[in-house]
Amino acid sequence: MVNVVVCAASDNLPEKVGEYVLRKQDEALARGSVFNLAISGGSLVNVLKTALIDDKKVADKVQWSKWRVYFVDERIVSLTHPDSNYGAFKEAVLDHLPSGVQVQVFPINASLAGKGPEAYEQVAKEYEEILPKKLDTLLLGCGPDGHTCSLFPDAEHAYLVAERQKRVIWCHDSPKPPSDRVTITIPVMDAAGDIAFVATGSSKQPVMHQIFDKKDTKLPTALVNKLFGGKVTWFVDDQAFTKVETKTF
Ligand SMILES: O=C(O)[C@H](O)[C@@H](O)[C@H](O)[C@H](O)COP(=O)(O)O
Repeated sequence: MVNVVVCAASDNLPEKVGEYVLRKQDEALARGSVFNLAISGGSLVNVLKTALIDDKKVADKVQWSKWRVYFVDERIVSLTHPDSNYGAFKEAVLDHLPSGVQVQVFPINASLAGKGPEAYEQVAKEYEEILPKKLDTLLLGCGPDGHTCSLFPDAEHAYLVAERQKRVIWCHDSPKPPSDRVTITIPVMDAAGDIAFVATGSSKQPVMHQIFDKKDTKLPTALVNKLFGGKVTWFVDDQAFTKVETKTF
């Protein structure tokens, strides 16, 4: 069973996400000395800004010095490029941390951007080497086509979801620009402690129907539900979820 948290506008979705992340932080710090978190790009970084920076009740309890932040996927561009997920997270969250607060963040080796296929394989290999064997929490997005991380649906992208050996791979043909990316694979999700998706807005209505009513596991997001349901939580707003009929997830 997947846990689904449906938020009306008055429910404050970022606050619910912030409380979830704090709970996961506290559980990780009760087990060990650091909180290993991996995040996606897209709209998630703005939810994180509202949740972790603007919401003071949550912000005061974030133990940034114990966080290790990784990326579930990244576009192979320079870290200052407008498409960089690291750059988006820096702009939304890191640049707003109170002065003196330190957090360890692990971007890809962006010096290889623009250098071609062999270099991109190398970016993926290097990122696999720095990624912990087990991440405590993954915070994922959901594209309107049902992709998550840079695991895309459709036959030509089947190599991404099919990967079971490498933990990070090069995606060379992303239908969402830019085309060259690195992404975590299913084994990283398998090893992770918890997985949360954040999906908001009416553009997600058709895909929510495919995922939750049709349970169409050709979509990577629906596949994650099927494979890892017990540790998966969805945070959705009622605009995205309004057409979903099923009550069993
Ligand atoms: O780098 C990326 O492209 C993202 O990591 C990607 O997987 C994103 O999470 C989804 O496309 C959802 O994006 P939105 O939340 O902006 O719709």
